[in-house]
Amino acid sequence: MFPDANTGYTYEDCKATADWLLTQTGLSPLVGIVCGSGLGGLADLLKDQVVFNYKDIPNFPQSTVHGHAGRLVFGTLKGRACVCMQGRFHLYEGYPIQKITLPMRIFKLLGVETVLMTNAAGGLNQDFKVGDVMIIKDHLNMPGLAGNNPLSGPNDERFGVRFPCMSDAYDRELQQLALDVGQDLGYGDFLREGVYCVLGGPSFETIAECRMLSKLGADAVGMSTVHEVIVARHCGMRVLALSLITNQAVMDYDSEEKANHEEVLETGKQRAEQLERLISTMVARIEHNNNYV
Ligand SMILES: O=P(O)(O)O[C@@H]1C[C@H](O)[C@@H](CO)O1
Ligand SMILES: Nc1nc2[nH]cnc2c(=O)[nH]1
Repeated sequence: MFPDANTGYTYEDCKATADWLLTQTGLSPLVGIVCGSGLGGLADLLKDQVVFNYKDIPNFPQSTVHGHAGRLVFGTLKGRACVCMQGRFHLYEGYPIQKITLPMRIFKLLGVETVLMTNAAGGLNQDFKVGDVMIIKDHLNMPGLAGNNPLSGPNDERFGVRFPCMSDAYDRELQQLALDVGQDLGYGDFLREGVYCVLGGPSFETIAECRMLSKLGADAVGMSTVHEVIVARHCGMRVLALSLITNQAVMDYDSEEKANHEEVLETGKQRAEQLERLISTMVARIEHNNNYV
């Protein structure tokens, strides 16, 4: 089934996919995880796994990017039922924006209440270093400002309201939990907070674009996450998103640096274990009556 360009997937399409998954797993996860480029190792930590290749899931797109395995993994992490996307979808892969974000509605219909996302991003903030982990506190949605929003088209109230608020997109308690867990694990010296800016990609930014984004208030730039956040918030799930700063955005015409995907994946490898520990410790401390332990 392919969504109508103007309407996206219907509620019934999403329900059919969620029910298909629930029938096969018998597991109703409360936590959903989306892994960024080169950060899919987190899914391997899940116990009692039930794994689906994206190509076998009705309505699901395929992963086409190196570093995104294309598997949906169900299981338990620290005893909590989770579902983990080992690979996400991006606008530059050529999918309609409703298809990129379809998994968020499936998460919701599976019973997910909290979504934890990671991404790889270029650092615009001059105080950031490669390997820093930025807790996203807000975003700049460049495709959205230009009219490409995943909620465009008819609104189905069973998912959410026509005009959802985004000033509380990133859950403040989850941000505090990430800071607390990071401190407890001794990660304070590489944990940051900031604003993530999404662009369409796949080309990396010019120097002039990086300078502009920095002046506009962005601390990191990437090609994902924000579309998923909008759809997740629309249907009432709480969101935490983390950017791994995999490269410094080039801001200077004298610089010899050139952004490239290999560096992104390499930085991911170096920081993966700590990021996995941060997220799994958070999962253990998330309570689903809106409290954290
Ligand atoms: O899925 P994420 O946002 O982690 O992937 C980033 C953006 C591009 O897909 C890729 C560039 O290296 O990494
Ligand atoms: N747009 C963008 N995405 C990234 N993903 C990882 N690094 C970068 C970057 O420098 N720019």
